[in-house]
Amino acid sequence: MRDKQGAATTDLDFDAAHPRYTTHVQHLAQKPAHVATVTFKGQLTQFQEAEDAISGGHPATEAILNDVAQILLGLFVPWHDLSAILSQFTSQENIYSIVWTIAQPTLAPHNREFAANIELLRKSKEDCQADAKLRAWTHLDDDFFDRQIVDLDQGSFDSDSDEHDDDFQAQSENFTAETLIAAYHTIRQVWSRESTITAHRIPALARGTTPGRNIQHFNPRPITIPTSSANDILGVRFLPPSVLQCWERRLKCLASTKDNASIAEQQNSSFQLDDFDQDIGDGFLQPMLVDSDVFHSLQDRRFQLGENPTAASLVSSVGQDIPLNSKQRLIVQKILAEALACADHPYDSSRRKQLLLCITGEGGTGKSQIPKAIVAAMDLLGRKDEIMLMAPTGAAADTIGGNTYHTSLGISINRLQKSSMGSRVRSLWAHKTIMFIDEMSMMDLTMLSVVNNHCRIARSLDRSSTELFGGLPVVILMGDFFQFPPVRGPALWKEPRDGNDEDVNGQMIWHQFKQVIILDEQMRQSEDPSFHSLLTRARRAALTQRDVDRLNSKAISSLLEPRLECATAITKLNSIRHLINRTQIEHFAITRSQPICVFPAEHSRIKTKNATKTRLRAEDLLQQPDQGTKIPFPGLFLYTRNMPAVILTNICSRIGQVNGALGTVVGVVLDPTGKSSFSRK
Ligand SMILES: Nc1ncnc2c1ncn2[C@@H]1O[C@H](COP(=O)(O)OP(=O)(O)OP(=O)(O)O)[C@@H](O)[C@H]1O
Repeated sequence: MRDKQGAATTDLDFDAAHPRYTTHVQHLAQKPAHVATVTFKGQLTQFQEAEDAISGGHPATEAILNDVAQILLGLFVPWHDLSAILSQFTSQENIYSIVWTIAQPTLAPHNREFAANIELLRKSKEDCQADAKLRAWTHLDDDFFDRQIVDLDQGSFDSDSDEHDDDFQAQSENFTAETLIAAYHTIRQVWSRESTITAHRIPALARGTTPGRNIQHFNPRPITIPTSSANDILGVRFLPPSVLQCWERRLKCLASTKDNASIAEQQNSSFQLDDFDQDIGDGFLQPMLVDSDVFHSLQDRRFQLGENPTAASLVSSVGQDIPLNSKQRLIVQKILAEALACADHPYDSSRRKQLLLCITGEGGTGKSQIPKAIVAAMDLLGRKDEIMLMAPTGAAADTIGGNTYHTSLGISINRLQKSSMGSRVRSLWAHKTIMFIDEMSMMDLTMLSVVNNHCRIARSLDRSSTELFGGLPVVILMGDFFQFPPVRGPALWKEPRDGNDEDVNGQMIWHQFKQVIILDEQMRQSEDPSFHSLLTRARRAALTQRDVDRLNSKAISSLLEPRLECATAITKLNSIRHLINRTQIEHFAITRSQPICVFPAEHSRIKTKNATKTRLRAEDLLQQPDQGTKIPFPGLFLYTRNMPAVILTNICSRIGQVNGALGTVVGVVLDPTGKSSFSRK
């Protein structure tokens, strides 16, 4: 501060309401010599004397902490932000400590530094030095980021890496509402940092994000579920244990198949958990919603078809509901003819020739229509259970109403071959006639061989048998090799890896698929021929400059464009996926003026090898976004009502709750019997 008369141009005026506005100005320190030490007169708290009377330190009694917190709130938090929060805790004795715990993490890092320095005023020089060292150590990361953000190794910002799995140590899990909120604010800053780094790579993502906001009365706070009137709006509620038990029973019922008794045996002894086979207790997917209209129409159709329908009459019948073009009709008819032919002797391979068929064609030519029509036709014959629908991923399986082949055949992620199979899987496979494998482009040579072996075991053929797929009468591979390739291993059309016998076997099996039908009538883009021709050129790697310009004209400049609200995005990294998810959920909530609930969520289907590392500090917990189902510890679940969501693990195949299934979150039901680590006051 200096006299106004001697003010330099770099000096700043006080606020007009300041008592010294007319006489003084604020003088900014330009060099180290200008920096003066602030001295403090008097006592920081009214308990100072009591504190000094205790030898050897600074007791952190609740009263002292509360007193210091009051000062810090006065110094660092604007009153209009504070009053609403204080009013919520008026009944608490240590009200200022509580509110400071909430407010402190929301401050900018330099203000938190200042606040820590204020607290130092009640300490001895030695204590201050020790504290300073400690803080320098703990704040290293923040400083590093603030000053050197551009130097960050962006490659290291890849939450897809598993490397930090081992860093987590067991810590106390008894955190309070305040520590959770404090941790949330800290994490919010980490998120901002991630956003900044990601924005370096993808500028459009920068425009979608909002910086962390200062604390306000409506900012994060715990909800007392049983009493909160806001719950109707939030869609968060407790239900009586009896209701939940009823749901659980019904879900378990759906998840089990005909052979309930063997499920326990399967779970105890058989397959290893992996990304794909977590619902190994499930059977295969069957439509559940059969209302009486549908039932009657099925009966009518069966009646119209008579006792011995032909493949052609079946096609005509299903064609009334499932549109089929001429090529699709031919394929469906061919498959049905095969199924009808083996109706009397389905499992006697000496009396028929196995149909190994490959159906391909660019995206949108109606490949998925084929299994739909076959399922409907077999339903008319009362033989729907004879179809097996499989795909490499949960999402792909869900679109055809099937299961992953890992689930259907009990294949573990490391593809260990099994010499025997549980009775449930065997009984499931014993009466199958038709097997579809969709998205064959994602299947590698070894997987084809593994599927073949598992089918053989499931259908109880001995190892010396030369029958493919356990002698299943009809096996159909569907897909488009221009689409996704296998995650690992060579695609079916590629050469086997050197010295890999499974690949070689897979190739041998692939070469047996000699009947190939290519669908070529575009059904998806039938009303947009110019986009279709662009896609055709892209497929041939023959895009023109006009095509490129057209595609570039579609590039988004912000994630928040209305048309992107429920769009599905494909990202290369989990870190970007999390950023988009956070941005969109925030935007979704803001545009509907509804709050976001943050739940520390525990994964009930954890796959960690080391169970002792499943507990975390609150901050670690909140910092961890999910990493698919691989996450070996609790994660963070952000929820706002009616948000779009994707299931990341197989929960119950029968009702389509599989990895990759899309849906809307309409509410959250809390388990009243669940263990809570959240202390309610
Ligand atoms: N014969 C048809 N008549 C009318 N619409 C059809 C017909 N066949 C398919 N469709 C429609 O065309 C769209 C694309 O069909 P489908 O998803 O079966 O193609 P696909 O070849 O499986 O595509 P992808 O390879 O991308 O999975 C769907 O909306 C489907 O309902």
